[in-house]
Amino acid sequence: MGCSFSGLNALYDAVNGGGDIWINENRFRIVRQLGEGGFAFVFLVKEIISDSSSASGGGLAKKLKDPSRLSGDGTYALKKVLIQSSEQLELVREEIRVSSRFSHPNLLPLLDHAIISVKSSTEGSVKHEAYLLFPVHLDGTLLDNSQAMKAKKEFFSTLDVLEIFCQLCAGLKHMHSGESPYAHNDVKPGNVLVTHRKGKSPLAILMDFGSARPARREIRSRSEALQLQEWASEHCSAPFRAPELWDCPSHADIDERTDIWSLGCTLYAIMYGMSPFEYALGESGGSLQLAIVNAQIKWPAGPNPPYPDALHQFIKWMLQPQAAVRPRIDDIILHVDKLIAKFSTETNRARDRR
Ligand SMILES: Nc1ncnc2c1ncn2[C@@H]1O[C@H](COP(=O)(O)OP(=O)(O)OP(=O)(O)O)[C@@H](O)[C@H]1O
Repeated sequence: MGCSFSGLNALYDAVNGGGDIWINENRFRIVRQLGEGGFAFVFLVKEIISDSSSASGGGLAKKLKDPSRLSGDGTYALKKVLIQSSEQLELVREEIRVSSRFSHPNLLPLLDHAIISVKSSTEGSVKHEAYLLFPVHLDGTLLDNSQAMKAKKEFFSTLDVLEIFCQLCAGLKHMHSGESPYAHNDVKPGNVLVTHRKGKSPLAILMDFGSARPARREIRSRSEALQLQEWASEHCSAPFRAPELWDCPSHADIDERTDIWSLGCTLYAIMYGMSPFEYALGESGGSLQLAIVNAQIKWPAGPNPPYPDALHQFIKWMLQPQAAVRPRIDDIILHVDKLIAKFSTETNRARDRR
């Protein structure tokens, strides 16, 4: 959809009073809040289609290339970002640019957006607000789901773990491929939307491209290394952050394998509900950074029967502190496909025996 930054593109419908929001030529009404981020609120909204625009074929769904990803009832997720500075404005513009680069069933698409100027009545200064429109997934994130399951002492089956993980890999492969690979930089359960499906493993969709950047960076001095560490401390969630982003050498070739580290932590979190290094935060004198740079994983008592050792070995393979020997996304996909084949055969055999 269009990319325009004029104040006319998204504005509260003051005349109709209902707090409706226009994004370009489409009008939305807030139903309820879905979530909250650092400087953002995410709302469930419903498109309001007037009789006249309906008669002329109106409605956002009709204008989209792939309406199959929508909820079908005119509802969407609307992210409102409060912008306090020119740096934040640039970050949102970057998020919009990056989100528009990708089109994949396991990556959340940006359907439309607008940035408006808002004049502060008290200070007289001009601030900005950004509105980003996405398909809505009401079953929450992997983090919400695994926390709810943990509370009930429930676990995903081995096959569901692998199927969810496999979909994340497919989305990431799309980002890591091509002439200029992108790293997501914030792969974690809180950035994966899941949708439960009858008789099938949950659908998993990676979102939040606010930290995604070209993956390859040549670090050639101490100051470049420190700059990268500082950038990572703001953009990459600590429990899922790769060792080279905590303690970057003055001469290093950083690449998309930072995401593979986060992917390994995410696989562990799908199984056990937290990052493999989060335990360090609860230990007196424990250091998350030390646990990560030394790859000190702790395996909790899992479900009964526990997850197969092959999954633990798979995680260890991804969590290699030396990025140069860490596998790439294609290696990971080959391996997860093999594991899915092995465990679905075993599941089928067990079913046949019953
Ligand atoms: N498309 C969606 N459908 C349903 N819920 C959503 C959707 N997008 C976001 N949410 C909800 O809103 C929350 C915040 O969204 P998001 O992670 O995009 O915000 P953020 O400001 O980038 O967050 P953070 O500061 O954690 O990076 C999510 O955790 C999720 O609960």
